[in-house]
Amino acid sequence: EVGADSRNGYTLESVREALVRQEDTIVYGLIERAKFPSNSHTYDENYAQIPASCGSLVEFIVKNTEALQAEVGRYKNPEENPFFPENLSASFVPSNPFTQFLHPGAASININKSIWKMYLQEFLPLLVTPGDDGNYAQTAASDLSLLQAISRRIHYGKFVAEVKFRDSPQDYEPLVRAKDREGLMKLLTFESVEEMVRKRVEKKAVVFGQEVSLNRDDDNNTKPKVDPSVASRLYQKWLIPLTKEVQVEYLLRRLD
Ligand SMILES: C=C(O[C@@H]1C=C(C(=O)O)C=C[C@H]1O)C(=O)O
Repeated sequence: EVGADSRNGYTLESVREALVRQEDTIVYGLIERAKFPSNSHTYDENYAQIPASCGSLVEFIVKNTEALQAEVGRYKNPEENPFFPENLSASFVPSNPFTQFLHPGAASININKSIWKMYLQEFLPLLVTPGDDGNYAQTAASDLSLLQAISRRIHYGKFVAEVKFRDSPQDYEPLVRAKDREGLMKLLTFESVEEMVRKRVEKKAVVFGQEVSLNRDDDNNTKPKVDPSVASRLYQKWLIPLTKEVQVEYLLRRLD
């Protein structure tokens, strides 16, 4: 697994490093989606006339890609959570023995339904410019990879919570037993880390989103490929709070 430390399994340091690396994937995903205009037909249930299916093009692409990837074992990895779990068949690939690091209660946490809604209804309008270039399949494909990256980041809270719990069970256990959500939220929050994350993501959007040219004078004069403030807003408003929400949900199940 990405966040696994070779000797000790996961550590707070290794899970934080994994989250930093996932920022790259997310920022590139933003750039790829922002390449296309809104292309609203992609999301319109009445536009796509898919045989034997009702739903939008993006739903069709995500459902079917997940079904295909499930067959080759994507969801054997506890870091991955499907958007349409109802829809999946078993993997026919021999499975890689992933270390059982999480408490079994982790499997019951999947907040992709709210991630889906947030992404389509609230976030996309901030990211893309209105318009239609007819590339609906490409648009849906870029939504799929960005959604998967966002979902992985948010559900990584399970791993963060487990390392935090193991590092100080004496602090977490009483709050878990008391089902004290607020207390847990306070204990697992590190404001300074969150601020660093937001600033770094903004900087990554600036750096990854600039035009690279061999003529030095041309650099930095072009429009960024993604608005850096949209990238940091995504983290501030949704990714960080939802990662923490997953951490609380996980901890509440930790002693079951
Ligand atoms: C992920 C962590 O837990 C919390 C959530 C953070 C995030 O989502 O980026 C950052 C700091 C913490 O408040 C962490 O401690 O690294």
